[in-house]
Amino acid sequence: MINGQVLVRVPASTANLGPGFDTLGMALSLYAWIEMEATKDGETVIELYGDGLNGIPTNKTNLIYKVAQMVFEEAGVNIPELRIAMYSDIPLTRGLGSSASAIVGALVAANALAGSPLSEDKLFQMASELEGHPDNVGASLFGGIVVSAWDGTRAEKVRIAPHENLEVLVAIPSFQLSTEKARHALPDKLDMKDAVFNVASSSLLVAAFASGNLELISFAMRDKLHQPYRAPLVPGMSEILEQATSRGALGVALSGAGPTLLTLVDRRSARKAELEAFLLNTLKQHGIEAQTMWLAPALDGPELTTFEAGKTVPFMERIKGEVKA
Ligand SMILES: Nc1ncnc2c1ncn2[C@@H]1O[C@H](COP(=O)(O)OP(=O)(O)OP(=O)(O)O)[C@@H](O)[C@H]1O
Ligand SMILES: N[C@@H](CCO)C(=O)O
Repeated sequence: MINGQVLVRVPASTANLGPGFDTLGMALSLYAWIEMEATKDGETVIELYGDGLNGIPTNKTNLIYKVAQMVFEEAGVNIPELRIAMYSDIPLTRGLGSSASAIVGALVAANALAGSPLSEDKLFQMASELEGHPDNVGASLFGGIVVSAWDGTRAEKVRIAPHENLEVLVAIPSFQLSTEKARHALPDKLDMKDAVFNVASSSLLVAAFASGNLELISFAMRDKLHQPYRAPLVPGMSEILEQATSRGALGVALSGAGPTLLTLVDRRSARKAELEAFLLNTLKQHGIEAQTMWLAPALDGPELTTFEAGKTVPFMERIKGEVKA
């Protein structure tokens, strides 16, 4: 174990990007910070900062604590008690990968604390298994656009560098929608035509991202596999999916399991204000309060800093100036 503190900044992520259900992910310029150190008095302390983590447990049932213990066990190191501090700008349970950011942050911090015995690939395998699908965790771990496949045993991925003019506008409803609930809305069986539609769309979308062909995004970013079934859970979503590209978006999708709606935008577009107003007004007409955020694809995964033991700068001082809120 290293004798000091580690601080990890992890990006949020959007999953699916429309047709790439459980497969496509993109890291976003919205972050969570986790600080970790082994305690000497055998006590575990979990400190949560800001209002964004309300309701998250501060005992040993905390996801970050549990994931860290898994790393120590996997690495075969003595399992220490921990001081964990966390602050997050990523809203919980809104489809922006909060659980994936917590899992990835805990894996990277605990691995660093143990002297980095586990490879990045091993962390990706553990993260995919913990989250149940690799799209959010892949994006948070590798940054950029990540195309991933998981067969239940092994996850593989290819990272694509996002086009420099790609910008992201999200509309985040004020209500929460858990991934579990949004997955329960999905059917057990699909029509062959819909499956073919999604294979075509997702393949074309990946090719469009890889070749930097922004014009193809609106055609390719369409889905018949999960969004139609999830639309009743997000009032206004169908209208936004149908109309956002005629209001200035390059493409539009439900972000992850929702309820956030995500649009891709050419950063040179003159129609940004029109698009933002359209998203907010449409949700409002359906009785949904929402907040918009202009984001960029995050190019990098976790950013790790280590501090020597004994230098006790307060956690919020360390990350001050970086937080969005
Ligand atoms: N920092 C954290 N510490 C502990 N638990 C967390 C943390 N962040 C998220 N979680 C857990 O993850 C849950 C949210 O996960 P969920 O998969 O439903 O949504 P999401 O990850 O925000 O969105 P999506 O997966 O659709 O992108 C929270 O309700 C909480 O239980
Ligand atoms: N691919 C996942 C992302 C949410 O965790 C889903 O849509 O259910």
